[in-house]
Amino acid sequence: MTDPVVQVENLHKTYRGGFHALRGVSFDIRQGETFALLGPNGAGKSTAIEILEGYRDRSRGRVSVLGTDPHRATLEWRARLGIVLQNTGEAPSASVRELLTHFAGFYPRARDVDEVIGAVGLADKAKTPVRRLSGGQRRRVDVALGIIGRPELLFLDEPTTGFDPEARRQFWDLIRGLQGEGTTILLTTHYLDEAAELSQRAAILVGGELASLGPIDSLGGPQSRVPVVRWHDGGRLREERTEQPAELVARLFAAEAGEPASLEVVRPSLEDIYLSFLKPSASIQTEGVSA
Ligand SMILES: Nc1ncnc2c1ncn2[C@@H]1O[C@H](COP(=O)(O)OP(=O)(O)OP(=O)(O)O)[C@@H](O)[C@H]1O
Repeated sequence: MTDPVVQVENLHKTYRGGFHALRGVSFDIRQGETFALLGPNGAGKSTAIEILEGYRDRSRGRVSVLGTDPHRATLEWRARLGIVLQNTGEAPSASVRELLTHFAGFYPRARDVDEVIGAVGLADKAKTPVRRLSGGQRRRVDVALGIIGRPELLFLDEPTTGFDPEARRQFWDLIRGLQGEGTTILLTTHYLDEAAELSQRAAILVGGELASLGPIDSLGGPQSRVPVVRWHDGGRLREERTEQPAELVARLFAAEAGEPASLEVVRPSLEDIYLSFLKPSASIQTEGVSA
């Protein structure tokens, strides 16, 4: 098995002024994997990503990205990364094609500019100055800039914020294409459906600590995925978690001699599981093990 593309071990970051933004975070990202870093505002996601990109110093811990400590970043190493930042600066007056052609010149294995413009759905805007694009269209330019250099590792920091639903679906198709080519991706997003759709594994960061780490479809452990049966009993909402919802519904049906009022069977979504980690009582759980 090849070495992980990203290795993070006991990462700490204390900002000047003493704020402890990362408190001993450890995870790996494997070759060709899409890994989602999830967590509420202020959890430490961007801090972690900026450290991995070599744009921010860490306070403590070990970090390796494509076999290099980002602290010792070289231009060659940078050319192997693609970065879509959360906030991009002022939009330039150059056209979409001019801007991408300019940036393609920095990379030894750049993709074809028009192919990238088509992939992000901006073919009819190729000649338009970037500053005249809508917010969502500019975000697509950011994504295009992130992939123009054919990166081995792509950082996507909330890439679809501001996209309309159709553009998000197109973006997902684009990411699937990159996955098919073997690109390793680190994704942060507040859209849990996006994380579930695109990533194989995920980590949930809460207050600078990993609250959960593991395959996206077993995050939170089997217990958190047990279906919930809800119904009204004499006007009172009742709720029961059970592995055998059909059996419970059959019992309720027999007991009430008919349809229980407002009956529903809900399987917790990734969003429900994610939200359960934000409750003050939530415990730390990594790769299916509670700690
Ligand atoms: N330069 C800085 N100096 C001091 N504190 C900072 C600095 N940058 C970030 N922080 C603090 O560190 C914490 C983590 O911030 P970070 O931007 O990493 O969170 P995030 O998980 O990316 O949030 P969001 O989802 O809002 O992007 C926040 O409480 C933030 O206020």
